[in-house]
Amino acid sequence: MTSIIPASPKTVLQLDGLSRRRAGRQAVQDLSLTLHAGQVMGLLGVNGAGKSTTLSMIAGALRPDTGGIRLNGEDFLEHPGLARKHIGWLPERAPVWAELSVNEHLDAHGRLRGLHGAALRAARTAIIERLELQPLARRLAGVLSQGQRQRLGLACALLHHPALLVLDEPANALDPVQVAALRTLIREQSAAGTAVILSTHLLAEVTAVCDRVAILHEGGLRHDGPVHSDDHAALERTFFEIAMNGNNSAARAA
Ligand SMILES: Nc1ncnc2c1ncn2[C@@H]1O[C@H](COP(=O)(O)OP(=O)(O)OP(=O)(O)O)[C@@H](O)[C@H]1O
Repeated sequence: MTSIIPASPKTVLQLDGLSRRRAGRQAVQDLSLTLHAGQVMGLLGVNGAGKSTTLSMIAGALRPDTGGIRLNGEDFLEHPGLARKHIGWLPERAPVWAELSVNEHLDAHGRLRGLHGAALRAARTAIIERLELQPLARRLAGVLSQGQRQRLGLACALLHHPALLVLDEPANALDPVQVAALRTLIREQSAAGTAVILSTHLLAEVTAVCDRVAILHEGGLRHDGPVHSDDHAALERTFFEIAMNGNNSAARAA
């Protein structure tokens, strides 16, 4: 017999009162939110709003001063190894080692995440095909263009099928064809149940692929709501109201 009660969505990420100071300033303040499997959340905010600091804490690269993070229900700060296993992170500037080839990058990332032997080779082949990196597979990262490096960073983030994909300005340096391909990739990840957080300055990216948007201002969460793909103007109004005034009275009035 099938149940008529819909299954409750699986919580992948839970932030509870996250705060972090940087260079004497409050970079992120009392940030709480929950992200479910398959959700794609855009993270917006003006320069210095705290987006990268937030993503670095979620990816385990920066420890919060206070607050908690739970990943798949487990205390992430108590078990930092969870990040490697369950998170794929594309930082704002994807780190590459100039003297390693694309294949060697993927092998190194895979090993760090517990992939070895045939499983590693299969994962590497699949992601190289998916991101159409075959012509670049043997090339050294040092000779890749910025956009090609960005695709390598994406491949490293996706290699181990993470439960949570954290993308910091992933469309940086991508040409329009690659931006369209990135949108398709994000939708695919979401359909497969991966939760995605996407920090960007491009409001159109949020309208195109996100079902939810969070807006930070001076480190605080000022808006968290659904995205309506047919109403880009509503997102623009909310964003600019917060950017100019620090609050979202426009959104409340709508
Ligand atoms: N490496 C760092 N050392 C010291 N302070 C930092 C560092 N990185 C960021 N900050 C500070 O933390 C605050 C938040 O910056 P953050 O990079 O998180 O914002 P952002 O929203 O990602 O900005 P942008 O859109 O410009 O990338 C800012 O006041 C910034 O000056």
